Amino acid sequence: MAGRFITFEGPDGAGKTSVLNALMPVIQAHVETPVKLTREPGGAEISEKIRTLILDPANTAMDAKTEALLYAASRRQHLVEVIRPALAKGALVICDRFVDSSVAYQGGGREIGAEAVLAMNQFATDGMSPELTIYLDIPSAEGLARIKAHRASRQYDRLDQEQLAFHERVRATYLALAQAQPQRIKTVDASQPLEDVIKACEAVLKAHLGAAWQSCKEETL
Ligand SMILES: Nc1ncnc2c1ncn2[C@@H]1O[C@H](COP(=O)(O)OP(=O)(O)OP(=O)(O)O)[C@@H](O)[C@H]1O
Ligand SMILES: Cc1cn([C@H]2C[C@H](O)[C@@H](COP(=O)(O)O)O2)c(=O)[nH]c1=O
Repeated sequence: MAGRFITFEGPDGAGKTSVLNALMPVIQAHVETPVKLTREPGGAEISEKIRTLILDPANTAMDAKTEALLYAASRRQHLVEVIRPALAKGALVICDRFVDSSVAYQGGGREIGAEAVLAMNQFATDGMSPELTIYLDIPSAEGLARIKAHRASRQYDRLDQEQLAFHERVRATYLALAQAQPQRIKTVDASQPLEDVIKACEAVLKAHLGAAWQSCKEETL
């Protein structure tokens, strides 16, 4: 039985983690199949080790292409160890970031170029692409301000610490991707209050999953 693969994307501080934490029980209540929530970089033991290496603020000497290759390597291991086996069992796999992040951050932010980053990731993923991507859009300065406001309770990593111009290139690349692939990438305004962002994401999921999004038991009573 083939599973389904959906990703969430967005600039730093857009609220992906908050939205996914709130949405998971809702999704689980509406779909019959198992739901696997995972993330990138990370999601598997080796991939999490690569994550630590990439995001370590001490690694200021890391070359842009080295960084892109490490994200792709982390992704490959995650795909083979976690995503594909879950899909083979028929699960709905929801991943916090995937190839679009590399295109936006390394292709756009680091200015390596979308094509080169895509080619590298075609190799890493055997061309795998999500059927739906929910892109949480937020102006870069707003996302960064959220992160800075909660700096004490979360890791302020090497990518977070990049200049505003870097984050603006990341957002511009995301917006270009969303414009180029409107069938796959659905944009949600993430500068709204969190409850509204959660509701908007739920509506996108419901519309996309169609018959696979069933009424909750309570609603059918
Ligand atoms: N809609 C919102 N309005 C106000 N604050 C929010 C909203 N969504 C999230 N936040 C806050 O912004 C901060 C970043 O949110 P969160 O960690 O969920 O974002 P993220 O997209 O996962 O970020 P990153 O990708 O950088 O890890 C958190 O402190 C969270 O409480
Ligand atoms: C997958 C991926 C991620 N990044 C960046 C985006 C964030 O700044 C960090 C960590 O992600 P988190 O969601 O904040 O935990 O890594 C990237 O540059 N390229 C990628 O492929």
